[in-house]
Amino acid sequence: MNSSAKSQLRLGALAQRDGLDPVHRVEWSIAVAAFADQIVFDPGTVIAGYMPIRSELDPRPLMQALALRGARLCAPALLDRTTIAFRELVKGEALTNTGFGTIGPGPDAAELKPDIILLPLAGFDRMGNRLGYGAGHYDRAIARLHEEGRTPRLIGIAFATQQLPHIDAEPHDVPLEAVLTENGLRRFNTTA
Ligand SMILES: Nc1nc2c(c(=O)[nH]1)N(C=O)[C@@H](CNc1ccc(C(=O)N[C@@H](CCC(=O)O)C(=O)O)cc1)CN2
Ligand SMILES: Nc1ncnc2c1ncn2[C@@H]1O[C@H](COP(=O)(O)OP(=O)(O)OP(=O)(O)O)[C@@H](O)[C@H]1O
Repeated sequence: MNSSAKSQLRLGALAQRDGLDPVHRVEWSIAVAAFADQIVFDPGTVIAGYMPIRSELDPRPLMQALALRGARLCAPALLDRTTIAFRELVKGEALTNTGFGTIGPGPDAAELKPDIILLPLAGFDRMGNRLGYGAGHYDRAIARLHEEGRTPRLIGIAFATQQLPHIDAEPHDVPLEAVLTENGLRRFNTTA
């Protein structure tokens, strides 16, 4: 799969997402929160969510459910064109522009190293391969955590319609542990 084939695949998946009825988008974002209990973690676990942009599934109801179970939440912020860091999300604290059209905690927020990352997806396949916007921001952040000896659990967040028949994994791609859609949490076989 060359990079132009990958871009085509990404555009197709994003077009599916953009085409969803806005009412379904809200309902399914709320439906996802009902599956929060299927993500097993200890209180104090650092979980990276995100503030939605474009037609992404809104993970905030899910994040609220995880926070009620003791998760410490953070969200990504662009430090430069290629680097994201995760900043603590504290209820009531102001959000600021965090780059590429995103909002999130400002530079005064604590930088956290997530134990679990909820990744906004453009597309995913049945093997747990994923597509983002193609900037490699999450790929690089995950690679950096690995260099620091951390192996964050990766859980993709998407609408079911964003599933694709096949995505070629590249050497830098780390497969997802699971994907969470409005139909529930689907785990992938990570031992294969
Ligand atoms: N909600 C959310 N936050 C996120 C991400 C994300 O995918 N979703 N990111 C995930 O990495 C990082 C930000 N990276 C991003 C990379 C590309 C685009 C984007 O919309 N790209 C447009 C072109 C933008 C432009 O250059 O004008 C595109 O792909 O069409 C957005 C965010 C961190 N925060
Ligand atoms: N660990 C890394 N270090 C440097 N560059 C990387 C790394 N991982 C990915 N990249 C680069 O990032 C670009 C985008 O990769 P890819 O097509 O896999 O995007 P994506 O998975 O959709 O993006 P994202 O990780 O932002 O969701 C590629 O050019 C790739 O070479």
